[in-house]
Amino acid sequence: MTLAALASRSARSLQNPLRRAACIHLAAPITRSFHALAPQQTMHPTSSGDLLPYCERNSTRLLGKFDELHANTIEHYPKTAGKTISSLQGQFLRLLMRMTRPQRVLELGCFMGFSAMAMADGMGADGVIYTCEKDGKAAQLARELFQRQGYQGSEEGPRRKTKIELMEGNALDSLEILSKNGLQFDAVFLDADKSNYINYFNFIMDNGLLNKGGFILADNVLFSGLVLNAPGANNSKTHLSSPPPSPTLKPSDKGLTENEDRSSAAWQKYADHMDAFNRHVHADSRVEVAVLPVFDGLSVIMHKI
Ligand SMILES: C[S@@+](CC[C@H](N)C(=O)[O-])C[C@H]1O[C@@H](n2cnc3c(N)ncnc32)[C@H](O)[C@@H]1O
Repeated sequence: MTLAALASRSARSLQNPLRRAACIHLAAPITRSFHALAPQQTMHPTSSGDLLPYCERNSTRLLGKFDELHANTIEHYPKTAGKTISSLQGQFLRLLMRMTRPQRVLELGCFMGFSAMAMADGMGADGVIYTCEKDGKAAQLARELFQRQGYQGSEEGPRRKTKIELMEGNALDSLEILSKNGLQFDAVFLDADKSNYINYFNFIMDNGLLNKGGFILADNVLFSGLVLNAPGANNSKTHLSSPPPSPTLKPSDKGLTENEDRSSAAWQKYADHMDAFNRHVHADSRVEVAVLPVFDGLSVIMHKI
C-alpha cells in the first residue's frame, strides 16, 4: 500500500473525536497575505506600515498560478483567508528551498495550500512535500488545486509525479503514520495549531523525523508581540500596555472563525503557548535556534549534526 493510500485510510479512521486534539487554530495573519483584507497592524516595526508593501514591491514575485489559490481562498474562507502566509513569506520559503534543496519537506497546517505550493516550487524535481490538514473542506480544495496545477496525479488522468502529498487528518496522527513508514525529512514548516507546537516538536525530534542538519521553521512564534506578556516570558520591562485585538482590528483579520473566542484573554492564551514553545526549544540541546522578528515571528531551528 502506498503511503498516500495508507494516509487516506488512516484519515478516515480519525473520525473518533477522542483522537482529535482539541485545537482551535488561531493564526495571526496581520503580517500575512491578503493585505487588502488585513490592514498591517503589527508590533514589529520591520513589518508595519509602508515597509511591508515596499519589501514586497522589491522582492521577486511568485508566479501568477497562485492567483487561483488566492481567489479560491477568499471565495471559500472569506473570514479566515488571512490564515495563509503572506506573499512575501511565500517568496521567502520558496527561496529558502531553492537555496537548501531539501529532498523531503514536511508541513503541518496546509490550509488551502499556498505555503506548500510556494515551497514545492523552490524544490528540485525530485523533492516531495508532505502536508497535513485536518479541515476536510480545505484539504479537498487544496487537493483539487494541486491536481489542476500539476503537483499531484489525479485518479482519472495520467499519473504524474506527485510533488505534494496531502495527508488529511490530525497532524499528530499523520506524524505517527510517517514515523511508522520510516520517513525522514530535511525541513519542516510548523504552521498548525499553536497549542500543539511543543508536541509536534517533541514527536519530530524524538522519533527521528528530522535529519541531522535539517531544520524546522516555526511560524507565529511572536504572536503579534504578545509573547512578551506571557507569564514565563521573564520580561518585566517591556510588557505591552494594550493587548490586541485593537478596536480597529477585525476578528477576521486574525483568522478567527465565528465561533472562536475573541476575548483578549483567549488571544493571550495562544501567545502563552508560543512563549512556552520558544522556551522549550531554546532549552533543547539537540537543536540550535534563532527566533527572528520577521513576519509574525519565525523560528529557524536546526538539528545539530
Ligand atoms: C495558518 S493555517 C496554515 C496556512 C498555510 N500554511 C499557508 O500559509 O498556506 C493553519 C492550518 O492548520 C490546520 N490545523 C489546525 N490544527 C490542526 C491539526 N491538529 N492537525 C492538522 N491541521 C491542523 C488548520 O485547519 C489550518 O488550515
